[in-house]
This record gives sequence, structure tokens and C-alpha cells, in this order.
Amino acid sequence: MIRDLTAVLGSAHRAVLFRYLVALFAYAVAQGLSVALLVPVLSDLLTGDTGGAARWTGWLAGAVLVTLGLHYVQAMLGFKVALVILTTLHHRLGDHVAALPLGWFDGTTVGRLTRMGAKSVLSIAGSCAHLLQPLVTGVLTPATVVVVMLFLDWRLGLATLVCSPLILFAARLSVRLLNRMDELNDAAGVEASGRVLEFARNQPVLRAFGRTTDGYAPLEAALEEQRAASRQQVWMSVPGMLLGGFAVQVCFSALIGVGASLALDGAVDPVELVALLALVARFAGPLAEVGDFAAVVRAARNDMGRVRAVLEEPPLPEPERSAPVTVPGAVEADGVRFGYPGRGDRSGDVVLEDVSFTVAPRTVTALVGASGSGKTTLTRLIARFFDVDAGTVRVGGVDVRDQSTAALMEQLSLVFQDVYLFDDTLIGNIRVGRPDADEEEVLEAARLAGVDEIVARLPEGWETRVGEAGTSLSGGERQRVSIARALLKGAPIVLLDEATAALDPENEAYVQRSMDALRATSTLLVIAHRLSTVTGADQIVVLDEGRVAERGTHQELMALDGRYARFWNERHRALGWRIATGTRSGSGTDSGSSSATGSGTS
Ligand SMILES: Nc1ncnc2c1ncn2[C@@H]1O[C@H](COP(=O)(O)OP(=O)(O)OP(=O)(O)O)[C@@H](O)[C@H]1O
Repeated sequence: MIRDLTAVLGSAHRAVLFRYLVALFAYAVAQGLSVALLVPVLSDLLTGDTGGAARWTGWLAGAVLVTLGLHYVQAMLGFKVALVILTTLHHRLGDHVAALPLGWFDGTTVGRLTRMGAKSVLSIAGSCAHLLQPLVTGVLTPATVVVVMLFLDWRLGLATLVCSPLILFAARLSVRLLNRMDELNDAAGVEASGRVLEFARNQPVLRAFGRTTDGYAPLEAALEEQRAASRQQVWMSVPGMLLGGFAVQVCFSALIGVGASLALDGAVDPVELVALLALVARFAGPLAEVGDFAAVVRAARNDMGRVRAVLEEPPLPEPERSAPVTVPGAVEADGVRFGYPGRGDRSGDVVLEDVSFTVAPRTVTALVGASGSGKTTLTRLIARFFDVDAGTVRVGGVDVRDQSTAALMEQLSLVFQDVYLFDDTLIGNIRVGRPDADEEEVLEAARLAGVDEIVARLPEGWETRVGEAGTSLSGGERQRVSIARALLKGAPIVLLDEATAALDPENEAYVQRSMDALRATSTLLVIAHRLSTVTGADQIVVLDEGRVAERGTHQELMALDGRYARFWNERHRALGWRIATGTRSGSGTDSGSSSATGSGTS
């Protein structure tokens, strides 16, 4: 645990942890010595040597004072370490996470991070303030008592020494048994509450399919399992609870037996024996308590393990000096191969293979392909969420690995489908695109993207907060805010994943207007779902199972009569590219008012 603490704290704060440990060890030993001083005090009292008893009481009082002082010092240092942990860990985690590749942030890692910031860091700090002290004193104080007993009477000392691991072992076994039962019960509880949640969330589906009357089997099974686990917990907890106390009683009785036989043989003075047994009584308690902390120690170690795992996550390698952009607005993939890192190793299945294409500045490229063909992955590689396994991705004419994250992000705007909004006003959310933009620029971007139209419907207009993650806005509205951010940022390259859902004519018109505005200033690489985007693109890149199958304009690819033409005709005929009756706004596309949708294929 101390090794874990040193690792998570980092080298800068080891000194304060070291000081705390020294004070804590000194306190534990002083406490043991104070207890041991009871032996001469009691011996002298029982033999009627009041002078000797008074002298030893003086020493005892001194030792108690020193112990109290050390107690205070170690407690203060413990709190200091806890505070250092709180601030240091939050900073270390924050700095480290900011340097991690964007691809690291998926649903599970974000959940882990939230839990870590809210719970694990507090638990680690708390364990330093409250857990280390009983653990160290629980072991060191009895150890000191044993050493003193070895000096006073080596036979009784030896017998006590033999008893120590037995008490410790029984206490740990008892706690392990109780924890095992708790874990089983917890797991059953988690499963049951998950099923309850699932049952509640899936009510529309269950009702739609008439599954409300005959119950929901997974939920019933989970509740039954929970009942069984609770019953088992009750039965198995009883021996667990008795075991620790039983071991203390057995050892104590054995020590009394050893002492009594020594006294009968005249090897130990009976008076001294009474005093020594008083010492033994003080020795067993803290030792047995150490076992009680096993579960808390394990939880704290797990928390430290989680924090360590994040801190040991390799950050994105960055060049010392960012290479200057040579072709502003250009994007190039050159022989790119990539597979998502598998669990624990980097040899995931290959998702992109030998992907090469060039996007000239201020042009529009539409990425199309079946679901799972690698379109999103490609845009992630351009924004360097991950590093490629082979080949090169160039942005602005330069390998993304030769650019700092800041330099790369300066060139890019990302408009993805899963737009996350801050719980702020719409203005605040758009301003994220360029924090130093003035009010007029923000409002102009909002107008172009049609955000002003959303505002007109909100109760407090521009001052309305959009709720955590933008939950009070629809998906299409959230994407409009994201487009407004991109417009405001004015980055040379925009990576845009069009909404897959069919847009209503109003949304369609706003998206079209924004795209026209964006293409006037930036290079656009679009995961295209709308007919107008595909047909109006300067270049269409057709991905098929992670490879570039075809490349060219709509006319060229149709004339080629290959995969794209087939895909186009199939979609057009079977599922139908839906021709929406939207307003045609701006220019630049040959069918600005159309929207294309097709299930499973873009
Ligand atoms: N974070 C991830 N970890 C592991 N595999 C992933 C991850 N994201 C995507 N994949 C896999 O990579 C492949 C390509 O996915 P990608 O999302 O790039 O395809 P896509 O063409 O954008 O699909 P869609 O049109 O459905 O969004 C798929 O097989 C997918 O399961």
C-alpha cells in the first residue's frame, strides 16, 4: 500500500509521506513501550514496593506524554498527506488525461474517470488520514510488546510471538469470509438493480411487444439470485464473525496456561506473571483489529490501482517542436493501416488497410461506404485520436505525429454526430469554438447555422442554459450548435459527420446553408449522408471494408459503373434516397434541397 501511495503521489511529494511514516512508526513503538511500562508498575504495586511503583509511574507518565505528542504529530501529518494527495492527484490526473490520445475517451474510460475524480481520489486521501494509522499501530504496537516480553521473560515472549500470526491469520480469514459473502451479495444486488433499470428503460419495447403480463424473466432470475445470496450470507457470516474472537480466546488461554505452568515450576514470579498477562491482554486486541481493515485496505488498493492504471496510460507522443504547416487546408492519407488497440495489446483487427487519398485545400470530399467500412475511424485518425499502425496521415502537408496537439487542433474543426454541449447558454457553447470572438461574430455564426431560430423558441432566449450534455435540445439542434462552433472557429479544415437521421426540411436548409458557408473558407471532409453532399462533392472516396474501393466525382464514379454506381442504384431503387422538399439555399451543390438516407449505408 505504501508502495502504491508513493507511486500515485509522484517523486515531488515523497518527503511528506516519508515524514508521516516516520512519525507514525515512532508513535506505534512509543505506544507499545507505554503499554510495556505497565509491567514494572504493576509488579512493584503487587509486591508493595510503592517507591518503585511511583518511579515507574513517572516513567510511564513521560512515555504517555511522548506518545500523545507523537499521536498529534502523526495525525497532523496524516491529514497533510491526505490534502497533498487530493490536490496532487487531481492535478496529476488532469495533466495526464489532457495528454492522452482523444481515442482513449470512450464510454467506459469516461465513466472510470468520473468515478476516479469523485470517489477514488477521496478514498485514497481518506485511507492515508484514517487507515494507515490503525494498520501500522495494529502491527507495530503488539510487535513492540512482544520484543519487551522477550526481554522480561523469553519463554512467555516466545509463546506470544507464536500466537501473533495465529491471531492475525484467524482475523484475516474471518474478514475474508465475511467479505466473500458481501461480494456475492453485492454482485447479486448490482445484477438485480441493473435488471430493474433495464426493465424500466425498456418499458416502451416490452409494452410494444406485449411483454408486460408474463413478467420479465431476466429480472425475476436476478431477484431470485439476490434472495439466495442473502440467505447464504446470513448462514456463512456467523462462523466468520466468531472466528476472530475465538482465536484470541484460544491464544490468551494458551498463554495463561504457559504462564501458569512456568509459575508452578517457579520459573516465573506469580506477581510478575499477573503483570505480564495484563500486557498480553493489551497485545491481542489491536492485532485482531488489523484483520478488520483488510476489506478497506483492499478497496483502497483497488482505488490506487485504478489511478495508477490511468497515470501509466501512455500519453500521445508529441514532437519537441511542432513542424510548420506547408499546405494549409490539405489532408492526405498515405498507405494508412490501422486497427483499434485490443485489450492490453495493440494488435486489434485491422479496420483500415492501405488507405490513400488526397484532399486539396478548399475542396469538399465525401466519404461514403457501408456501415462499419471505417469512415469514422478515418476521420479520427486525421484528428489523431489514435496513431496509425502503418502509413502516414498528413494535415496541412505535415505528418500529424510531427505536430503538437495544439497545432493540429488549430487546423481542425470537428463536427461529429455525438455532439456534447456544456451546461451553459447557447452563446457560451458556441463561443467554445473561439473564446476571444466578439458578440457579433458569435451571433453571425449562430445565424448561419440556424441556432438563432432555436433561441427564439427557448424560454429565456440566449440566456437559456441547455442542460447537461445539451439534453434539452434535439440531436439535429445540437449538431447545429456544433456547426456554429466550427463556423466561428474558422479552421482551415472541417471534419463533419452528417446526421444519419433524415433531416426535416428546416434543419436541412440550415445544414446546407452552413455547409455552403464552411466550404467558402475551409476544406470539408464529410461522412456524407445527404444526396446533395455526395453529388456536390469535388471528390467522393468510397470505402469498402477498410479499403478505398473507388475515388472520383459523382459523374466519374457513375460512369465507372462499379461499386459506387451499384450502391447508388440499389439505394436509390430499393431504399430510396429520400428527396426532401427543403428550401434550396446558397449554391455550390447540384441538388441542395435533397436529402439522402439509406439504412445501414451512407
Ligand atoms: N472504439 C472502437 N474500438 C474498437 N473497434 C471499433 C471502435 N470504433 C469502431 N470500431 C470498429 O471499427 C470498424 C469501423 O468502424 P467505423 O465506425 O469507422 O465505421 P463507419 O464506416 O463509420 O460506420 P457507420 O457508418 O456505421 O458509423 C467497425 O468494425 C467497428 O466495429
